[in-house]
Amino acid sequence: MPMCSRKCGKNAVLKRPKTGDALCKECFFEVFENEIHFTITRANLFKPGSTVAIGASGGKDSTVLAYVLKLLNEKYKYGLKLVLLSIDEGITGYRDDSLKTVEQNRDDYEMELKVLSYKDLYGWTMDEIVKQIGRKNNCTFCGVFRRQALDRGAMQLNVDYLSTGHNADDIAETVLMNILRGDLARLKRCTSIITDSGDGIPRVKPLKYTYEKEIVMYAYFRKLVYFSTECVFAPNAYRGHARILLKDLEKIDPSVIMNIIQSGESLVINEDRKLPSLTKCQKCAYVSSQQICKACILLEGLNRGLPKLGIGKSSRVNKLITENNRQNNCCNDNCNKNCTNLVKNNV
Ligand SMILES: Nc1ncnc2c1ncn2[C@@H]1O[C@H](COP(=O)(O)OP(=O)(O)OP(=O)(O)O)[C@@H](O)[C@H]1O
Repeated sequence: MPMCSRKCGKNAVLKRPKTGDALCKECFFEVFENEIHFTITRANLFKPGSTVAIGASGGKDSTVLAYVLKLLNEKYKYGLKLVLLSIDEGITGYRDDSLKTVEQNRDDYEMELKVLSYKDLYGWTMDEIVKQIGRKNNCTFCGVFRRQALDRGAMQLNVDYLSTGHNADDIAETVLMNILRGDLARLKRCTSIITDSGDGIPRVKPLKYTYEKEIVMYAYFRKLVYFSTECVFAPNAYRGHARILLKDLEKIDPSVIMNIIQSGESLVINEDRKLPSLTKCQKCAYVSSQQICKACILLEGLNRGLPKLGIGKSSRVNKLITENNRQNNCCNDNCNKNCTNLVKNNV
């Protein structure tokens, strides 16, 4: 390895994936942390005196996020109270182990930890859901439930912000996915560093411009404890394709990640296209872009033995409900069984 390119006189120990610079360990720590500080201050991410919940999965991103936020909070006196929020999806051999890592983070970083489980919130663990629906669409359930569970946890903790460890690779992947799917609503908001979750608690992504490879290097050189096993259930296939494409492109030119994010940020969505607005779910009162939120539809499907309810388009959902009601000799508007709930609400 050559000398550190910042001319500090030390030998370089790594080549920065983002810029190609050869750096020593200390200079790498400094540029890595400074870039996140710059991201936070340039976007005015946190108001002094606020409480921030860090979505903590025990993985590398959220572990590095917790470590760096604590460090920057002390170094630059952000005046934040940091707490950890973990969602236990109920995945044996995965989340039970990663939660032990989060507990270790809680002790190491001296932060309060709140854990909410799918079982308590929805009555189902992911293990039970997968038994019911198989491995094909389980990521849909997990993603929808986790999103709402994090919002509910943030509300219970009465925090001002919910901060997640989404990194630059995650965001670039999401931009690609939304383009490929033609999902303009998500494309419009997926590059935002702050998103309104509709309940008044903004979600923030301080690692938005931080490359995944650098997060791994940082955790390695800082000797941070994190959980690195993949989820035991099938990975999200569609995201997987976007991820492979991005990794292939990154090999040719690492700046593609930043280029995709910047392209996403600069897109202007045609105002003529009607985009869904956020409202409150009529069933659970949590935020939704429909009258009934996706979590309630999926849950209703599970509870009624119709696990495919809510997977795919809403026209399919209507068809499934109607078919099921017919099979059960259900009337429609005057039905006294709970099966008309969704039909009445035009889901
Ligand atoms: N079970 C969970 N509990 C709390 N927060 C979570 C959980 N799963 C994901 N998150 C939050 O969402 C972010 C992105 O989720 P993703 O699925 O990429 O995480 P991961 O790969 O499990 O772990 P990490 O991103 O921490 O390495 C995480 O960094 C974390 O902030």
